[in-house]
Order: sequence, then structure tokens, then C-alpha cells
Amino acid sequence: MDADTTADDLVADVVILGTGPGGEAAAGALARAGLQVVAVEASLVGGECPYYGCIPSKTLLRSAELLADARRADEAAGKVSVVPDFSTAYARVREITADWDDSAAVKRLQDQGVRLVRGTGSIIGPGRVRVDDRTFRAGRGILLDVGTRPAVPGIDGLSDTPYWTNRDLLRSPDLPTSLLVLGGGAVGLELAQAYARYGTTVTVIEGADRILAQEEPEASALLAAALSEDGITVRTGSGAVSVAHDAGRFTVTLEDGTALDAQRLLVSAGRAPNTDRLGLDVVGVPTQHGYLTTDEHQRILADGAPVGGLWAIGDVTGRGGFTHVSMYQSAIAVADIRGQSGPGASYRALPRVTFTDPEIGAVGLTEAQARRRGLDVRTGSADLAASSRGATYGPGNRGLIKLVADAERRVLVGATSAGPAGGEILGALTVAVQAQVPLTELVRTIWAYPTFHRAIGTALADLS
Ligand SMILES: Cc1cc2nc3c(=O)[nH]c(=O)nc-3n(C[C@H](O)[C@H](O)[C@H](O)COP(=O)(O)OP(=O)(O)OC[C@H]3O[C@@H](n4cnc5c(N)ncnc54)[C@H](O)[C@@H]3O)c2cc1C
Ligand SMILES: NC(=O)c1ccc[n+]([C@@H]2O[C@H](COP(=O)([O-])OP(=O)(O)OC[C@H]3O[C@@H](n4cnc5c(N)ncnc54)[C@H](O)[C@@H]3O)[C@@H](O)[C@H]2O)c1
Repeated sequence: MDADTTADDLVADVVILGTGPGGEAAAGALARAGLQVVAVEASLVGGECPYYGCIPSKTLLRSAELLADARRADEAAGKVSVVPDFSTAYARVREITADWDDSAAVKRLQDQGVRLVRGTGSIIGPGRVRVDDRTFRAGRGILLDVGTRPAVPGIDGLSDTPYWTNRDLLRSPDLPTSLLVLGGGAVGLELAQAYARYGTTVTVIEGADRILAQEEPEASALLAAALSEDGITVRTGSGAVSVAHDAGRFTVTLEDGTALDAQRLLVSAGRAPNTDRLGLDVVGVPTQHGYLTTDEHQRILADGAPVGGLWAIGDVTGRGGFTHVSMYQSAIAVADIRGQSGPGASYRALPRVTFTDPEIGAVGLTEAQARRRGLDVRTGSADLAASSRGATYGPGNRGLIKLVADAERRVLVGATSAGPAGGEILGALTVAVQAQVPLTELVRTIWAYPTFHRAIGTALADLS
């Protein structure tokens, strides 16, 4: 026992705070490797993704997409009568989240030898964690995967209203007649489209001058047109400044003075990292707007140097709020904690997909980001609707491929794949960006006919 350890400390090799997707995977991997692992979870094992994020939202979106396809059938197949039933979609959400019950995930962890501790953990000294009245001593160190919670902007009046976040919406069995969506990022747009297709009157409020503002403007425009066809009103360029709730209705006032009114309000205005009550100051770890800085092996840095015995993964590392980032970093952290050498993290080909219809997939740099880096940028694009597959596909064929190349190195540095299965087509482009496949090789690649991904060939031709 060292000087910092008290007789009451429960000893482990690794203590994991937060079992988001990466934390859960790391706990299992480290335990299977023979380490004593304590995993501390304040809510549900698995984190936001399986219960309030990716999984229920994609389930809801798939139901809504089936409705949209059935409605489009008129144009290409024959009359189809569509009777939307939200309770059918909601039943699928309940099933896939196991009614927000994590028993299966808990059993999975315990079967691998992980000790799960329910509660909110905080760091009380180097290698030491407190959860309620218990203290744990981590011999090798502490892995943080504490994730984020919905950010609630400081808009006048908002905090006094019964607004929804993604968590409330995805647990609601009732479909509102009308919904205001505050924030036109991935959360807001996906949920807006799902509800609109079930019949809710939806208005999206986005303060920036376009929705999905981090992605290519062409992708934002494509999606805005599709959402408009779904009957969604998209208001951009004027943020919300005040919110009121009276007689069961929300009124949101925008910067330009417009007042919007609906039965429900979804706040989807970004995320806040759960690092504020972690005790990071006790071990001298600074945050930047709540996010942690790590090196390429997920070791937490303070003043540019690893703190020692502290790793972080997932949304709190600020490398992109995606489950695949959490999982990717998890494997890297596990290797480092085990003392194994291995490749560090690389974000050259970070993919992201917004699962609206059309799906907006993107990887690497946008054109604007590449230009800001001073690259010699060339772009090429192709219209999916104008492709042979687009012509045969008919209704719902809108989409595009946009490529961003570094003309000096003659490789792709970024790409967008929007359209039907845009996220699936993105796979080929992700490999091209990650492996830095020379443009000469991409140009001589045979793309199957008539596929949507064949439009990559068209966009490559457009590059030159
Ligand atoms: C509506 C929605 C849809 C999404 N869709 C997608 C998608 O399609 N694809 C995708 O890649 N990503 C998606 N995301 C993002 C994705 O959910 C996150 O990136 C993912 O969950 C990874 O998060 P994480 O590992 O940082 O941990 P999280 O999932 O945030 O989990 C962190 C866990 O830590 C726990 N915790 C926090 N503090 C403590 C503490 N002090 N002690 C103990 N436990 C603590 C929390 O209770 C939580 O369970 C979506 C998000 C939302 C909101
Ligand atoms: N398919 C996916 O992979 C997926 C799906 C959902 C969420 N996520 C992740 O979850 C995280 C959160 O997503 P999000 O959509 O909540 O955040 P976001 O940051 O992507 O978008 C929030 C939007 O709200 C706008 N906004 C903020 N305050 C506003 C105001 N007062 N008035 C009007 N607009 C305002 C911002 O301009 C921004 O465009 C992201 O990291 C995202 O990557 C991923």
C-alpha cells in the first residue's frame, strides 16, 4: 500500500469513469486481458448511443423512411395507401433500447470479469476515485469516458420551460402536433425529419446561415430542399433569443423579431462535456471549454505533457461526437494501458454521417477547411440523380458526390457522399482518404455500373 492509499480503498488495476461505447468496450477488453477493472457508471451502461442517441434515433428514422418510400411509390410503382402509426415506430424504439434497461450490457460486462459500480465517480487524488462513500485505488490508472449531456443555451426564459432534449423526445410515446427544433445540427435534423414524416408540423431554427453548417454548403442545400419536401420549415440566419411557455404552448422569439409557436420544443443546440464535476483540478488537469486534451495514445495532457495514469476517450476529447470515435480511441487507450506499443490515433479520414434522407456522409476536410490549410485545392462533383442509377432509381434519387483533392500531393483530402445510402458509399471514400490512394489509381478504378458509387468516377473526372 503506498502513502496515498487508505486501508478502506478498494484496489483495482484500472478504474473507468463512464461507460459510453468506448468505456464499455475498454472495460471488457482490459478485464479479458487479466486486469482488475472497476467500471463506474452514473446512468446506463453503454452511454448515450444505445438509449438516447444513435440507436433509437436511427430506428425511428428507418420507420419514417419506410413511410416516405411508401408515399413515393405512387410515382413509380402504383397507388399505396399510407396510414402512419407512431405507436408502431415507438414500439421498435422500446424494443431496441430494451425499454431503457441495461441489464444485458451489465451482464456482458460482468461475464467478462468487470466490477460495475453504479454511481457518479470523481477523482480525489492521483489514481484515486470516489463514488458516494467508497474509494477506489487504480494501480495503473483511470480512464475517462464520461461523455456529454445536451447543452442548454442561456436563452432568456428557456430554463423555466418544459423543453425537450433528445432524451425526452426519444422516450416520448406521444407524437406532438407541432414541434420547434432549436438547432439545425445532426440531432435536430434527424429527429425533425422523423417526426415530420409521422405528421408533426416541424420548424427548425438555426442561428447559422445554413443547416449542417460544418459540412459542405452543397450538402446543406440538398438537405434543406429535401426537408422542405417533407413539409419542414427551416429558418436559418436568426438565432432564438427568448422562449416562453404558456397554456401548453411554446413561443420562441428569434433575433429578427419573428415569434414561432408550437406544442413542443426540442433543444438540440450542441452538447456540454461531463467534465465539470470530475475533480480534474485535484490532479492538475486543465480543460478547454470542458474538453480534455490527449496525445495520440489517449493519455491526458497538462501543459503539453502526459499527466501519467490518466487516459480519456469519447466525446470529451473533442475529436468529434461520434460512437465510432469513442470506439476507435478505446482500442488505442486499451493498448497503451496494457503497455503495448501500437499506432496512435489519426483523424485524417474522420467519417461522419447524418442519417436523414438523403443521408449526408462526409470524410476528412471540406473544401473550406482544405483552403484554410493553404492546400492547392481542386474539387470535383457529380449529381446522383443524373447518374444511370439515379435514373433507374427514380423517386428519392437526389444526392451528390463532392471530392476535395490536394493537387500538389495528388490525393483526396476530403469527400462528401450525400444521397440514398450516402453513408454506405462513403466507405470507399474513407479508404481513399485514409490510405491516401493516388488520384492516378482512383481514376483507373472500375466502378460497377449502374451503381450510385459509380458517381465517384464521374466526380474524379470532374476534378481534372
Ligand atoms: C440523438 C443523438 C443521435 C446520435 N447519433 C449518432 C450516430 O448515428 N452515430 C454516431 O456515431 N454518433 C451519434 N451520436 C453521438 C454518440 O451518441 C456519442 O458520440 C457516443 O455516445 C459516444 O460518447 P462517449 O463515449 O463520449 O460517452 P457517452 O455515450 O456520452 O456516455 C458517457 C457515460 O458516462 C456516464 N458518466 C458521466 N459522468 C460520469 C461520472 N462522473 N461517473 C460515472 N459515470 C459518468 C454517463 O452516465 C454516460 O453513461 C448521437 C448522439 C445523439 C444525442
Ligand atoms: N448521425 C450522427 O453521427 C449524429 C447524430 C446526432 C448527433 N451526433 C453528434 O451529437 C453531437 C450534438 O449534435 P447537435 O446537433 O446537438 O449539435 P451541433 O453542434 O452539431 O448543432 C447544434 C446547432 O445548434 C445551433 N444553435 C445553437 N444555439 C442556437 C440558438 N440560440 N438559436 C439557433 N440555433 C442555435 C448551432 O448553430 C448548431 O448549428 C454532435 O457532436 C454530433 O456529431 C451525431
